Amino acid sequence: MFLEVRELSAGYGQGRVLHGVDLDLPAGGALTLLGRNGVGKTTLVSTLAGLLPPTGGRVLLDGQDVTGWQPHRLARAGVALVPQGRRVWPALTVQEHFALATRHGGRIWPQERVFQLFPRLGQRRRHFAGQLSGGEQQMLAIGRALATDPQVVLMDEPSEGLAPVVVDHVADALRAMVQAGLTLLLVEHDLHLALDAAQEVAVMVRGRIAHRCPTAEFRQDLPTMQKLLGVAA
Ligand SMILES: Nc1ncnc2c1ncn2[C@@H]1O[C@H](COP(=O)(O)OP(=O)(O)OP(=O)(O)O)[C@@H](O)[C@H]1O
Repeated sequence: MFLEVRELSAGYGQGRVLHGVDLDLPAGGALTLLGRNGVGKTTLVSTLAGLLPPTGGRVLLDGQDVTGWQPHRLARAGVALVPQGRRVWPALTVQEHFALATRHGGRIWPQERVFQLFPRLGQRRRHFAGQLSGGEQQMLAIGRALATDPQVVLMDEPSEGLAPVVVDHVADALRAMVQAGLTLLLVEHDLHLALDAAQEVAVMVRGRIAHRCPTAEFRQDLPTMQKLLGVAA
């Protein structure tokens, strides 16, 4: 599914955060969105998931104008969000998360296919989400998104707070998702995961896309990386 974002603006109350974002994501493409804290990455992902109404611009999915659609309608159109902080339901079991998510899905990604991707989740299918480790909760958040049979997956900081070995599991899952043909927009601070998972990198500066290039090129271009991200590469 081809995602086109045109001159998108959004914010909170009077405060504008997105100042005309232009972004194309081809069907089956995987792009990582980088940027310093507070530039608007989560705001963009939230707006694309329908959680925040845009104040201007347009969003198109396979050419269809979906600007301002509510989250459930976007979900049915094939857009899934793996939110920052996972946001699983502590009092529901792993299986109950899937039961809810598969009400309108579960054909392409039935529960057992997700458990093949995350065997640990299968072993813990009867556990409450609140009993799971951070890594297991992240797997659940990804699995819950997949269970809706999405075509576009928006992921916000999936490695946040996870041990390196768990981040490796997340990286495996992202590769499997890309191989399965999903269109992926990833917000990620962990540069290793960010550059491993995606073919392309976009850098956001003050609510706009300031730079975009293939991942391999970005790896070679340390001065640009340092300048845009303010990191020691
Ligand atoms: N719910 C909110 N209400 C008001 N302002 C907010 C809200 N969420 C974020 N902001 C502000 O919007 C701006 C962009 O925040 P956003 O979370 O989109 O940035 P980010 O690039 O994702 O940052 P980070 O990398 O720290 O997650 C920041 O100035 C932030 O303080």
